[in-house]
Amino acid sequence: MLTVGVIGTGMIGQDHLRRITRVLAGATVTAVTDVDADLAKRVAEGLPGAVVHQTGEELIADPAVDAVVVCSWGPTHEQYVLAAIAAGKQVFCEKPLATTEEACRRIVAAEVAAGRRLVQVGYMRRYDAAYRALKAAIESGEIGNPLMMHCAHRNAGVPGFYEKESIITDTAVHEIDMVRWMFGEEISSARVLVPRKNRNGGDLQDPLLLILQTEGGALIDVELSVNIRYGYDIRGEVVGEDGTASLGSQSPVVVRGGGRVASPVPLDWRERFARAYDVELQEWIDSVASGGSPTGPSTWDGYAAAVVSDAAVEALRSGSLVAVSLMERPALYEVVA
Ligand SMILES: NC(=O)C1=CN([C@@H]2O[C@H](COP(=O)(O)OP(=O)(O)OC[C@H]3O[C@@H](n4cnc5c(N)ncnc54)[C@H](O)[C@@H]3O)[C@@H](O)[C@H]2O)C=CC1
Ligand SMILES: O=C1[C@@H](O)[C@H](O)[C@@H](O)[C@H](O)[C@H]1O
Repeated sequence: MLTVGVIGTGMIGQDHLRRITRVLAGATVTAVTDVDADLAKRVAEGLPGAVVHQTGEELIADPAVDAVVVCSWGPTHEQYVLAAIAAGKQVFCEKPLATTEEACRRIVAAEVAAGRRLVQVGYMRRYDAAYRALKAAIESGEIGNPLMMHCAHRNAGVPGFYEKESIITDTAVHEIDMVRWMFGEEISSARVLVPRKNRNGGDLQDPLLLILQTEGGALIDVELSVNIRYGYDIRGEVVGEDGTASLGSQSPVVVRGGGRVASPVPLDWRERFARAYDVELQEWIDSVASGGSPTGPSTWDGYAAAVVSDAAVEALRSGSLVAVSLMERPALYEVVA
């Protein structure tokens, strides 16, 4: 049984604790921590046998913790991932790996020096049945060479820690990672177009239209609307030379009545990607429990997403196209996706 310590017991921390303890097999939670100590204590009450640590570093050093799950805010990820690598412990880090390119480079350097993969990043769309089917449809060759992709990433609202640039660094990073994986190519440039503002968004520039180009010339547009109230709606359509392929409808039911056709919309990511998170964490547990390396999104993927995310933030500020330049990929990360 893999013993796991969870840092950050907020929304996704609690959701992952629920799945590790009630849904998945092969792992048990032995420790939790949060800067909000009262919250950590309340959460631990539902976890028999789990201790509450004062700090993330203390949790990582705990001999009763084999592996670490980081679910704190993005800017705090680097310190915990580096501490886990230094302790030689496997770490599953929620996205983003870190919020800047420099921080991700430090994690790359530490993991390369350790000489083995110790980090997996929580880009769960790679485990979603609909995204996997879309990738399989492209790879079957039926629509010909993929040329473009239209995406929409819509949230009903955003969390309290959300800042002006979070629409890129916290939300669009999912499409940035997904596009690299879907097309099997790195992203070479980013630009951002700014429409008029949504009145629900306060000071945020919401929505945005992010345009990415891959090294092979494919163009991807991403509508980012993070205060659209009606629900959580994730869309994607790939346009190929001979046809198109789209994410299918996610709704379990369609009701026809009263002169309307209606189907429910998920409230947030917990509902839409519930099964993807289950598969993602189960595969991570299975791969690291026996002393192996994780097979999911790597430190390199987290780094590449951060570089594109930095470029998109710069594109938002400047209004110009910003080129993406990645460092040479270390041999530890031989396969892109
Ligand atoms: N893969 C996905 O779809 C999702 C990923 N996330 C990611 O998970 C992370 C957390 O997001 P949420 O749970 O929505 O936020 P949240 O605000 O609900 O929870 C974060 C928790 O981390 C704690 N925290 C902050 N700094 C800390 C530190 N230095 N040490 C220990 N605890 C600390 C906070 O007190 C809070 O309880 C973010 O990086 C976010 O991007 C969040 C939602 C979905
Ligand atoms: O990762 C997530 C959140 O942190 C982020 O704030 C949302 O915009 C995303 O849809 C969700 O998947």
